[in-house]
Amino acid sequence: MTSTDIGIDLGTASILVYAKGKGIVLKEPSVVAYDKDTNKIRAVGEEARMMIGRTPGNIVAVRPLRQGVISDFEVTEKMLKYFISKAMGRKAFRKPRISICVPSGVTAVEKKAVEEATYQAGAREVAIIEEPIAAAIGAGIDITRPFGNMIVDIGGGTTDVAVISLGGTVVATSIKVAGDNFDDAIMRYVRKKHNLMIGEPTAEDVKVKIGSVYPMPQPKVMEIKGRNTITGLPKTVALTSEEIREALKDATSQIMETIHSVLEKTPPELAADVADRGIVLTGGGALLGGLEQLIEEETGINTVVAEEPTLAVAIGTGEYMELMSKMDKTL
Ligand SMILES: Nc1ncnc2c1ncn2[C@@H]1O[C@H](COP(=O)(O)OP(=O)(O)OP(=O)(O)O)[C@@H](O)[C@H]1O
Repeated sequence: MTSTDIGIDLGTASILVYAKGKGIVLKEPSVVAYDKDTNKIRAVGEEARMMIGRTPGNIVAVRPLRQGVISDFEVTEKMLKYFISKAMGRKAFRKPRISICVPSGVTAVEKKAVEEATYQAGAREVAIIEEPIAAAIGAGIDITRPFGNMIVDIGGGTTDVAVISLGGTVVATSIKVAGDNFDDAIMRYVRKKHNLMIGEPTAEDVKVKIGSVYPMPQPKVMEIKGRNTITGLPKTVALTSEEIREALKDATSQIMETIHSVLEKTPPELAADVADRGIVLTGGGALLGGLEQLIEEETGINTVVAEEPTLAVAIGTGEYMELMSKMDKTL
């Protein structure tokens, strides 16, 4: 593997690029701002994110991969090309081999299109990788051995639950309940309970700062500002982590049901391995307060959050090609 090989985590919330020997070289939100009239891209990544909700009529800022499905392919392609050339810089003498992880749930046609866009962006070889496999490698699990490992990757748009052995997924399910739904659920709860309208960034902030899905000995409190839905005037409300637990109940129980159903479908030998080796959580959603404890309590299986949950997919994608060529040699 040469130093020009890179791995890309094409996530619904953020894009990360990992270069062998350098680590994460780029991390930006998967947002594109473009001019509706001319179809020209005005900004990509962080710069475009700042424009969400603040653009004049003709400029739209979109998250083209929202909900784990490539909703706007043309924009995705442009965004991908922009990030690849930004990550490679001017010093790219040799075309890189690129491994790319797409959100699970994308169709075969969309995968093909991502592959094509990556070639067009200058790759000499492209490998499309399944998200749970990349997450497991990035979490430091040796997936090349014949042991069952369970990985729960909670991103922005999707939660992937998979049991992996010998470099492949044995049982896997993906649901469209993840970080974005947590934010939506908080917005709905606050509107219903407090007659307060808040935006997505505020809901995300609440989730990150005081969000918890497991009872806390000392619940946290946070003041939030929004618009009173009755008077239309600005209003401030103090929210507690207990209220957030209530707001996220439905979403977390859907994740729990998915974990249970994957465990039920797992062959007994591998299920026994999972019980011994534990469940590993990756993705930004894994950082939600108390999730680890909740999963551990409801499954009776030791659960840990990977060391760098938000980077795991990108790191695993970058290391995938080398790992697979080693595995081919030993088989
Ligand atoms: N400390 C935290 N607590 C709770 N949620 C968090 C925290 N940090 C990040 N998140 C959430 O993690 C989500 C993003 O995770 P991640 O970057 O893994 O997604 P992604 O890989 O882009 O998405 P996907 O895997 O669905 O394509 C967002 O919803 C974000 O709000």
